[in-house]
Amino acid sequence: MSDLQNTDAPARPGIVVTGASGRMGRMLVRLILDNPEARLAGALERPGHSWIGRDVGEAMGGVPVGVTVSDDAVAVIAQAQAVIDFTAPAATVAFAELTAQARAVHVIGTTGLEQPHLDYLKAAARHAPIIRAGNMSLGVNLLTGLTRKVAAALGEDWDIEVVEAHHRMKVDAPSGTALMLGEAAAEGRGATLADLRTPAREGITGARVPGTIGFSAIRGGDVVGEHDVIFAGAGERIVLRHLATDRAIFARGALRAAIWGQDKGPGEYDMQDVLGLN
Ligand SMILES: NC(=O)C1=CN([C@@H]2O[C@H](COP(=O)(O)OP(=O)(O)OC[C@H]3O[C@@H](n4cnc5c(N)ncnc54)[C@H](OP(=O)(O)O)[C@@H]3O)[C@@H](O)[C@H]2O)C=CC1
Ligand SMILES: O=C(O)C1=N[C@H](C(=O)O)C[C@H](O)C1
Repeated sequence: MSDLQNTDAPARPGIVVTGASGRMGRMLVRLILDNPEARLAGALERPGHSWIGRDVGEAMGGVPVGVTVSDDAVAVIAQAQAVIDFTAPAATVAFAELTAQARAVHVIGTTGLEQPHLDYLKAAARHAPIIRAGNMSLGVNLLTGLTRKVAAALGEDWDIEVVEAHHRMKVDAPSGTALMLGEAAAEGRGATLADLRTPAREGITGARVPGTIGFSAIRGGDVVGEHDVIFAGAGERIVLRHLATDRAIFARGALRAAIWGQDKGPGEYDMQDVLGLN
């Protein structure tokens, strides 16, 4: 990890990492410190966290980097050009108000967002760019396009199921990625996921309703993230698969988004925009 990267070069966007002690937060802090195009402008944790007041490099077990972990989101975000946020829905909505006020790019990786959260983000995006994706990796964003195409090419006699596996600490299901892939499949069929989504199955469910999209979630161990989109027809199956083996793929995507967003106006964007896949 580079030492004291944050003392100069104002031309580089100053990026704040929320949930800095989390699995993604740590990964992002390291990546930003090692990237010459960005500057770590702050590291946030919630009040009472044991890292508050400590240098973030030292808290992570390395050398000091000149950035103190803070619980003062208002003051820290006011100084930021971008905020990268992989936390939890309630926190993300609160950070969105602050990024809107600061006119800073808000990169959101947080999953498990429900409609009231999404409505709030839509309102915040009237003031500053919000870039949000259930998965920031290049591979999954390519797979999203493939899923849309395959779903469009196959008729309703091909059943679509999304199966995902994650580590035992994950709190939301289906994963944000599974929902992204399901949405793409629905789009391929000229519909929305809200129209086609099958409720979770348990008990006497009855036969599968043609044209619907189902989801299954596995939780265990340290699985980083695995997703299959299964197209099951009569006598054959197509499986589109993405296997994540390193969280760095998500962090790299998020940092790329934060830099990409610097010259963008207010509005809602996703990784398809960042990667030029739209
Ligand atoms: N879009 C993508 O590409 C990816 C998305 N994710 C998503 O990112 C999110 C975080 O994942 P992960 O890093 O594994 O989770 P962790 O639990 O490891 O980290 C979450 C961090 O956010 C902090 N946090 C949670 N709630 C609040 C709050 N109200 N105020 C301030 N800080 C808060 C936590 O602090 P504390 O420990 O004190 O609760 C923790 O430091 C999840 O929603 C996950 O699904 C993950 C990987 C990739
Ligand atoms: O919580 C995780 O770990 C992950 N969350 C995202 C999701 O919900 O899809 C992305 C990735 O799969 C890891």
